[in-house]
Amino acid sequence: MTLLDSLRTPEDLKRLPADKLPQLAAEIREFLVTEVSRTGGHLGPNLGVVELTMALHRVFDSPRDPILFDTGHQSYVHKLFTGRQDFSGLRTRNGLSGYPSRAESEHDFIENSHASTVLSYADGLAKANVIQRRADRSVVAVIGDGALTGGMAWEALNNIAAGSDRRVVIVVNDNGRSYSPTTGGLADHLASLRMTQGYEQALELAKTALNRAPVVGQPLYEALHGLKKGLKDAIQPQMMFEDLGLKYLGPIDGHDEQTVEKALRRARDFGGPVIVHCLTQKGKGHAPAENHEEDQFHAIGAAKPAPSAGEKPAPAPQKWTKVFSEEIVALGAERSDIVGITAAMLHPTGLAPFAEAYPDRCFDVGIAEQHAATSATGLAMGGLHPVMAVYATFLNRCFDQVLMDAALHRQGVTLCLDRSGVTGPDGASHHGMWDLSILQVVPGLRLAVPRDAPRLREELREAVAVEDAPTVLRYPTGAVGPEIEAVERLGTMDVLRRGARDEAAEEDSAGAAEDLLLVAVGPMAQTCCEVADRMADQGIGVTVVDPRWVKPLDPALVHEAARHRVVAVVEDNGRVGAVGDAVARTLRDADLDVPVRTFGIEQEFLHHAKRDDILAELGLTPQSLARKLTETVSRQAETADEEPASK
Ligand SMILES: Cc1ncc(C[n+]2csc(CCOP(=O)(O)OP(=O)(O)O)c2C)c(N)n1
Ligand SMILES: CC(=O)[C@@H](O)[C@H](O)COP(=O)(O)O
Ligand SMILES: [Mg+2]
Repeated sequence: MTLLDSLRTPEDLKRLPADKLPQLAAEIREFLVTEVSRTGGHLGPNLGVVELTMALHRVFDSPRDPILFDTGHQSYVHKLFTGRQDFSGLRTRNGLSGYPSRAESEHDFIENSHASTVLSYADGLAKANVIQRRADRSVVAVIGDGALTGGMAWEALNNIAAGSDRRVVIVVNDNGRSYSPTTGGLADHLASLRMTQGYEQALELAKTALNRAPVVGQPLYEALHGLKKGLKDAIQPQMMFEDLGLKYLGPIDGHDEQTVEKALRRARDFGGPVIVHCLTQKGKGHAPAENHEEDQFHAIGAAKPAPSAGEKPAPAPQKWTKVFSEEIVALGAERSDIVGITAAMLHPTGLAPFAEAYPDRCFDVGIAEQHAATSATGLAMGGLHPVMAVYATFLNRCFDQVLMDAALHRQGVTLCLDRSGVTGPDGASHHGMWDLSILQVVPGLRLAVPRDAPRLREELREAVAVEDAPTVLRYPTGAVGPEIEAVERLGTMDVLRRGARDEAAEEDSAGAAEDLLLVAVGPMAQTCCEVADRMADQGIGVTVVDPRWVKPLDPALVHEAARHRVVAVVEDNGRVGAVGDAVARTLRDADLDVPVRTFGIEQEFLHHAKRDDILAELGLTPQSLARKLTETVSRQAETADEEPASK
C-alpha cells in the first residue's frame, strides 16, 4: 500500500511524519500524471500545488477552516486528501468534477470556475465568522497570480485589508503564469518579489560564509543586509500588499513543504489578514509539462487510443478556433486598424498567430474581461477596430461594459465568443449557454451565429465592417461540421432546405404552403437538415433556414413564417430570452399567429459530461427533434383544417 492509499481524511495526512512527505509528494505526482494523462484535465496547475496543498491540510482544519480555491482547476490534490482518490471518471458524467463540488464533499466550497472570485468568498466567510462568534477560525483562500490580475480580487483585497480582526489567510500561488506568462504591472511586481527569494538565498549563503569569517564577518553581513534592504526598496519601490495594510509573508519556496507549513502557521496565528506568497512551478516534477512553453500542460486532453498496427491516424478535424485564428490573421493583413484583445487566453482563443504576426496590435490584459471590453471601446474611439476573443461563458463577466460602454457609445467593437453552447467536461460555469439570451437586450448590438467554417469567415468580415455598433460572433468548442451551402439567400438569412411536401397538397385554409419552418441557429443547422430529411420521409414539408445574424433578425423570416403551419427554433443556448423567444416576439409583433416551438438548453445549471452526451440528454438530436416536431405538425395540421385562418 502506498502512503497515498493510506490517506482517507486530512487527519491521516496530519499524522504522517514530516520525513514521509517527500515520498507522498512523489506518489501524488505519479498519480496525477498517470490518471490525468488518461482522462484529460488540468495536469500542470495541480502538479504545481502538491506541497502547498499538503501544508494547507496539515496546518488548517478543513472544513472548519474553509480552504477555498480560485477557479478551482488546481483542486485535484485537495480532493486526494479529502476522500476522493478515484479519478477514473474525472470530468465525465457521474465522475469527479474537475473543480470543487459541494455535492462531492463538505471540504469543497466554490464551484464557480470563473477566476478572481475567491477573495470575495473569503471576505464574506470571514465576516460571517466574526458575526457568528467563530472568530478563532481561519478562512484560507488560494489564488493564482493570474487570478490576481482580475479586478474582483482587488475589490476584495480592499475590503479584507479593512478587517484587521478577521482571520483571512491569502495564499498567492505564484507560478508566473495564467496559460502564458502572466502580464501587467502586477505581474512585474510579483516577479520582482520573486527576485528577492534569490536575494534571500544569496544572503543566507553569504551569512553562513561570513559567520565563519572571524571578526570581520558579522559587521560585513550587517552591511550586506542593509544593502539588501536598500536594493529591495529600490527594486520594489512599494511593497504593495503591505501598503494595503495586509501582513505579507514571503516570497517562499512553494515546493518546500516544511517552509510552507511554517509560514502558514505564522499566518494562522497572526490573527488578522495575511498574505503568504508562495513561488511554485506549473507542471512541477513532470518534465514534459515543465518544458511545455505554451501553457505547461495547463489543460490537457484525454489520451487518444493509439492507432492499431498499419492504421493511418485520422487527420485532425478542423476546429472552430482555428478557422477564427486564420481569418483574423488574414483580416489583420488587409486592415491595419484591426487589433486583438485577449483576457489571458491568447492560445485557447486562437489569437496567438495574430499576436505573432502583429505583436504591437494584440493585447493580453490578464484575466480582466471587464477591462478588456471597455479598453476595446477606447481603442474603437481611438480609430481602431478591436476584436476581443473570449470564451462565451466569460462574456458574462463584462456584460455591463458591452452594454454601457461599447453599445451606449455605438462603438465598432467585435467580440468573438469561443466555446459557446454546451462545452462539456468543465461543467456548469463553463457551458456557454447565456450569451444568446443576455445579448438580446443590448440596443444596437448585432449578433451572428455561423453554421460552418465559410460562414464564420464571412460573418467575421461582416462584423468588422460595422463601425457604429458592437458585433458578436459565437461558435462552439471542438471540430467544425460539414459545410452547408444555401439554396437561397433572403436578406441576411440563408435558406438551406425547401420543404418537399407532395405537390398535390394545396395551400390550406390558413394559407400555409408548407408544414414546418425550422430555424436553425448556427451549428444546429446540421442537426436541423437531418431533421428535415427525416420528416420528409414522413411526407412532411420542412423548410430549414439559418438566420446567420440572429440579432437583428431579417424581415424575410416573417414572410417565410407566414407560409408555414408551425415555426420551430433550435439553438445551443439556454431557451429563456434567446433566439427562439426573439423569433416568437418578432412574429407576434408582425401580427402573425403561427405557433412557435423553441428547442434549446433548459434554463438550469448543466453538469459536466461529454458535449454530445449532454446534447442527447437535452433532446437536441435529429431523432428526438424529428419525433417531437412530427407530433407537433400533425397536431397543428388537424387543428388548422378544423378552424378558419386567423392570420
Ligand atoms: C473570468 C475567467 N476568465 C478566464 C478563465 C480561464 N482560465 C482558467 S484558469 C486560467 C489561468 C489561471 O491562472 P492562475 O490564477 O495563475 O492559476 P494557475 O493556473 O497558474 O494555477 C484562466 C485564464 C476563467 N476561469 N475565468
Ligand atoms: C479552468 C479554465 O477555465 C480553463 O482552463 C478551461 O478548462 C479550458 O477549457 P478548454 O479545454 O475548452 O480550453
Ligand atoms: Mg498562475
